[in-house]
Amino acid sequence: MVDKALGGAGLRGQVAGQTALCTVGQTGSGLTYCGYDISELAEKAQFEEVSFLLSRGELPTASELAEYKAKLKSLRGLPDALKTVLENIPKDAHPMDVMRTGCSMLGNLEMELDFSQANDAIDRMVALFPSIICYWYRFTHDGVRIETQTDDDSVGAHFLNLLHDKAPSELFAQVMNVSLILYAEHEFNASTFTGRVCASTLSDIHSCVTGAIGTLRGPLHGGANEAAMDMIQNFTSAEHAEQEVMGMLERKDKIMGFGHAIYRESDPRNVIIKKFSEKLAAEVGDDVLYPVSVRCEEVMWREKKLFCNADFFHASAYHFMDIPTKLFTPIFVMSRVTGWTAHVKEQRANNRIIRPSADYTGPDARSYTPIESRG
Ligand SMILES: CC(=O)SCCNC(=O)CCNC(=O)[C@H](O)C(C)(C)COP(=O)(O)OP(=O)(O)OC[C@H]1O[C@@H](n2cnc3c(N)ncnc32)[C@H](O)[C@@H]1OP(=O)(O)O
Ligand SMILES: O=C([O-])CC(=O)C(=O)O
Repeated sequence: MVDKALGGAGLRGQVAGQTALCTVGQTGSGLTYCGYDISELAEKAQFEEVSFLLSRGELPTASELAEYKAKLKSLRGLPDALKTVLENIPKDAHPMDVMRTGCSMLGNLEMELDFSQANDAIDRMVALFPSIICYWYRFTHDGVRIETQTDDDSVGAHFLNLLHDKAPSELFAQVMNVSLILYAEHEFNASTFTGRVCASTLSDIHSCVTGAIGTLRGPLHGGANEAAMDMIQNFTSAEHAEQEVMGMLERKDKIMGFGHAIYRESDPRNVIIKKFSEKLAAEVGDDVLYPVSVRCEEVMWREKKLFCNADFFHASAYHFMDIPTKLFTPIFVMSRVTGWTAHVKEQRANNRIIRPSADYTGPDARSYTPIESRG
């Protein structure tokens, strides 16, 4: 018999290893990276400082940051063989599949030959992921081969510049920076755990990240920002949103962008991205999507005590910055690659192959029936 407490419990509450990278849902505000509170990082830091912190263990000094950012800038160019692969992925492919293929192809072209090269491979992925997705998107949608080796100051500005073919406004660059910080790391979430399992076999770092991208793609995880957008764009007013959400709850539908496996009362990232969604709504003159989103939040809390997770207000925020919905989850990849790879290094540093056991629920032992005797 299937035991729901085992098969249906998703390993919830079980400690599956140790990490010095992140706390989720513990005391204080609920989310810290290497001891730093997420709200302080989002308010004061550049994403590149956070990326450096995760890969090197400490925040950079001013000169280390300058050197690190210069290195990232120098790594934005795509190898020709990767361009060819991207040009051959169809326009209607899902951008998360493009990211997965792009990462895997990079592993073929620039193999991590030994683990001492991990930081070089990580820096290359952080620098190149915006180039990968934007090169494919602009080639297949606009028919242009863009130059990805640009001089933008940050990963976020680089992405928006490649996508829109113009430097972003100060507010858009700031929102991208905050968004990348919020998504960077989250302990043993499903995609990170995938990466750690892969790392525990002593596989290469591109395989770990490729697997993690595939795991992040699902709508119960990173894909929820796209799924939330697909939902809210159908609502024409706050009242309409309330009516529809009530109907969905009655039908026991999942409302994407709500709930969390670990947090019980709120996701500390939500209040931060929500504030920027409101700011962006004012900037672009929106009077539908933001009120619709707020009403969804109110109804979900009133009816189910379910709160917005990091993904929900990211949907409207990205939409206000004119980012196509299908590119929402790839932005998550551009950020989370920093957390994934930090976990890969941590796993390698104290490794034992991850191999839990299963409780067998199949038939009792039986003897083999020759094929001609099977009815
Ligand atoms: C960055 C991220 O990955 S954040 C997560 C992004 N994912 C989403 O937004 C998808 C929607 N949310 C969900 O599916 C879930 O809340 C998850 C996957 C995030 C967490 O799943 P779980 O840990 O199983 O949730 P939890 O145990 O808190 O669920 C409690 C109850 O609330 C329900 N519930 C949880 N989230 C939702 C939701 N978004 N909509 C409707 N009902 C929900 C569950 O179905 C469950 O009901 P049940 O007891 O009748 O089965
Ligand atoms: O921790 C989780 O399960 C999901 C999540 O919020 C994340 O990965 O950012």
